[in-house]
Formats: sequence, C-alpha cells, structure tokens
Amino acid sequence: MSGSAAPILITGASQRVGLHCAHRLLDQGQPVIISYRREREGVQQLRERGALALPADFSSEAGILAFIDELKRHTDSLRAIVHNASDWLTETPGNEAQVFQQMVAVHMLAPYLINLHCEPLLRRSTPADIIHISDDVTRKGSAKRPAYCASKAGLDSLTQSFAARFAPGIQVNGLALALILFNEGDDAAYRAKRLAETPMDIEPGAEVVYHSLSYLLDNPYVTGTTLTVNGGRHLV
Ligand SMILES: NC(=O)C1=CN([C@@H]2O[C@H](COP(=O)(O)OP(=O)(O)OC[C@H]3O[C@@H](n4cnc5c(N)ncnc54)[C@H](OP(=O)(O)O)[C@@H]3O)[C@@H](O)[C@H]2O)C=CC1
Ligand SMILES: Nc1nc2c(c(=O)[nH]1)N=C([C@H](O)[C@@H](O)CO)CN2
Repeated sequence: MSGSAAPILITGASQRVGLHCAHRLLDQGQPVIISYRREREGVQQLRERGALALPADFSSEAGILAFIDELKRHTDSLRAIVHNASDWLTETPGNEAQVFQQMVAVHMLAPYLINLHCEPLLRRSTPADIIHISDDVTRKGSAKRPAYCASKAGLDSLTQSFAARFAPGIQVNGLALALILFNEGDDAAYRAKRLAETPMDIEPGAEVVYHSLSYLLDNPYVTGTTLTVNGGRHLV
C-alpha cells in the first residue's frame, strides 16, 4: 500500500482495530482522517502523527450528516473510506428495539449516507475504494446478538449494491472478520471457547485486518466482494 495525496477515512479509529490500521497507513506515508466518538489516548496519538480526527456519533441521521458536513469542510477528495465504527451490543429484555435501531444506524445508515454523500470526493481520486468491516457471524446467524448480526448482514448487502452502483471508478468491498481481538473483560473460559472454535487457534490481532485492507486497496480488479478473515471458523 503506497501513500496517495488524498486521505483515507477510517471511522471509529480511536482504539483497537481502527487505531492500528490508521497507524499502519501513516507508517506508509498515507494521509489519514479518522472519526471518533469518545476522546481516547489513541486519538491524540494519531493527531500527533498528523492525522485529522473528527468527532462523530453515528447513532442518528443528524449525527451522521453533521459528520459528513464537517468532513467536507476539511477535504474535497478521498483515496478510500474504511467503515470500521461499530458497537457490539447484546439485546436484553426491554431494550430490543433501541439496540436494533442503534445497530442499524452505525452499521448500515452511517455507511449508506457517507457513501452517497462522499461519492464525489472519491471520484476525485484514482484508484478509489470503500471497505465495509463486517463480521463472519453473518454466515450463520447469532442467537445472542441477532440485531448486531442482521445489521452486519445488511452492510454486506450494501457492499454489493454500492459496488454495482459505483463501478468502475470506485471499488467497494468488505471484510468478514471472526475473532480478531478479545475485549479486556473477556474471561479465560470465554477466550478458551472462542479459540476452540477457531482452527487457526490464535487471537490474531489487528495486523491481519491491515493486511486484508492493503490487499483490497492495492488490487485494481476486485469489487463487490466480502473477503473472509476468520481463521477457518467456517470449517468447524
Ligand atoms: N474485535 C474483533 O474480534 C472483531 C471485530 N469485528 C469488526 O471489526 C471492526 C473493529 O472492531 P473493534 O476494534 O473490536 O471495534 P470496537 O468495538 O473497539 O469499536 C470501534 C469503534 O467504533 C466506535 N463507535 C461505536 N459506535 C459508534 C457510533 N454510534 N458512532 C460513532 N462511533 C462509534 C467506537 O468509538 P468510541 O470508542 O470512541 O466510542 C469504537 O472506538 C468493527 O466493525 C467490528 O464489528 C468483527 C469481528 C471480530
Ligand atoms: N464492534 C465490535 N464488534 C465485534 C467485537 C468487538 O469487540 N467490537 N468482537 C467480536 C468478537 O471477537 C467475536 O468475533 C468473537 O468473540 C465480534 N464483533
């Protein structure tokens, strides 16, 4: 992945996978813009490396459109957009509808509106890419997080629709990830259970996502594809 003059936008890059990919792109001399919802140490790290950090809350249409307006005040072109922002929520009795709406807002409405409104910025860059960060769980469904899973499945559908709509000038692809990084609160039993389901038997870390992003950003002939990065999870 060689740097281009036009920046790459990564949403939700204040921590973990998004933060790692932002740092790796900066390592390559690639200008980076991130969105963040909460101020975190990672946001300041990226600012100190020259990245532009814009606040955003994608839980409402107004919040998404406000972010798009702010983005357009800072750049008129984009090399790529990486839709990484996500909430991994579990619905509980009484908050099902609210969780469903939040999942649809961050995983579907935000990419949908940002793609539509930022198409002109991407068309000023050659090549130009959109990458949707999805989840391998859409392959089989999720008894514990049906709203999360359905909204990621909807994101996979947007990958195909936008690929058809934006070809040939803009390539649109996705990544279907399984376990990449545990969360701090994940206990030993949970970690053992997840690893037992993963034939590659490792917590790979965010670099495997950066590798996959680089492949999609560097390949001029892939569009409308969701690349599975799941350690062989589908083999179990
Ligand atoms: N970690 C893993 O093992 C896996 C990850 N994935 C996918 O990979 C991507 C990155 O994962 P990971 O780094 O763990 O993600 P995180 O759960 O750490 O979330 C990423 C960022 O999304 C931001 N965010 C969440 N909701 C909103 C919102 N409503 N508006 C704006 N920003 C929001 C958060 O911002 P803030 O923190 O500032 O509030 C957070 O920093 C996600 O799309 C995830 O679904 C898929 C499978 C496995
Ligand atoms: N936004 C997030 N989505 C997901 C996360 C996460 O931490 N944040 N984690 C997972 C799990 O790793 C799961 O794949 C295995 O436990 C899924 N999505």
